[in-house]
Amino acid sequence: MNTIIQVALDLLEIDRSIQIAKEAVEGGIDWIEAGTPLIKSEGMNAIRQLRKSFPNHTILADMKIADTGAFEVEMAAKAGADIVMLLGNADDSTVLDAVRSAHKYGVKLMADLIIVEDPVSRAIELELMGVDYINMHTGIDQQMTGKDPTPVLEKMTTSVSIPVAAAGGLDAASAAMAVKAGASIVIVGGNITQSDNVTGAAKKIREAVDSKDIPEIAHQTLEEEIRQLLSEVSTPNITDAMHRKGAMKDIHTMVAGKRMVGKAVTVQTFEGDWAKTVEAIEVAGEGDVIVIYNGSRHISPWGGLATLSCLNKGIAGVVIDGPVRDIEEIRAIGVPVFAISNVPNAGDPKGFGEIGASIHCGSQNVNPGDYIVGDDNGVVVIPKERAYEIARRAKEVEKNEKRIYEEIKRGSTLSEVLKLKKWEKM
Ligand SMILES: O=C(CO)[C@H](O)[C@H](O)COP(=O)(O)O
Repeated sequence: MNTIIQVALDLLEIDRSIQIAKEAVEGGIDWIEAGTPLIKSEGMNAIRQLRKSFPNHTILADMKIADTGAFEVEMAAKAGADIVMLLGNADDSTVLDAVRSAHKYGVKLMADLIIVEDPVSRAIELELMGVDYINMHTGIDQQMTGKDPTPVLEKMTTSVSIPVAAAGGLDAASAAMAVKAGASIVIVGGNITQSDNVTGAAKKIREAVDSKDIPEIAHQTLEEEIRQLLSEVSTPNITDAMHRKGAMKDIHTMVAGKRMVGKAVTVQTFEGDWAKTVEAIEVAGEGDVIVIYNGSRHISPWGGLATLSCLNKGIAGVVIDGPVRDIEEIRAIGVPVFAISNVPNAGDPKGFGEIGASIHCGSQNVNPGDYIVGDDNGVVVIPKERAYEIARRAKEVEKNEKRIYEEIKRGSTLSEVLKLKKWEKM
């Protein structure tokens, strides 16, 4: 049997969802899922509309049923769903009543194992209770912390005899891997629906899944992955991912067009005392960002000679809560430097202050090792403890914006695409 590809429509609007589903079907998608956010936003109308627009496609309603199993299955079935999703860790009484209701209304049940502790044992129980499909799923928030559904798949597909679906951040490569591990359904959300070329993204997944060719994936360390993700997104994407937090105040690029990503080497100094700021160049390694609190907006702790030294050491950039001087040299050298302003005068190298302290820079706390990203919009600081999660979430923001950009390019407006009026606070 050919692998089934299901597109998960996790959007808030039914009209955008239908358009995206049409483009995905053109790319070779088989089943269409009304995602949980869509159902919460539009109710059963989402399923009715999808049924109307796609009379010959299998429609799955991702109800994530946790209780009142029979009633919720009935609702989705009557709205036109062919398959209804319930939570795999719903109580057995809920599962059993959902199964009775599914039989009564002629629909199938899929169980989502998103937060099941022992998914294989639970899948065996679910099969015995009459569930038709298992969904080995890593939720979107779980993905942001680095979880992925594939490790358990092989064991799962050999432990149950009903079809197993895989879901959770799948792209062409991981979807092909899931199929190789025995999945007969792959559920893909963001990597299709957030693409600026939905049809192309769907085709890519179709080809990968059908050929079962698993592209070589270069193994990256966690730090390499964080750096790569952060280098692909903008500082606005990152502050969005941080709920509008993290941006440094009043600090701007001094070298337009230069981006930087790196880990902070912090320096606390006083009124242009440039001893510690320059000594930090010896402490910082390749790919680090020197972050300085200067304590004066008028006396510079940094200039062209220090910047040239950074170039020699492969330092990723410099951020100063204070001014710089030698601005022409700094621009010519090209190392990304971010500061409050530029002035002619420097302080003296007295040697007060500290390298590697917890500092304040641009009204943000910065600790050694925090990730610092700068571009023409400004500078953001990402606490090292949440760096992976925020990098992943920023990538999601970037992908989502690409699709919105594409829809505006087709003649819409931002307000129309986002249905701003509808979502204004009541
Ligand atoms: O059910 C879901 C979230 O709870 C999603 O539909 C599922 O995770 C697929 O989307 P993605 O590929 O973006 O992870």
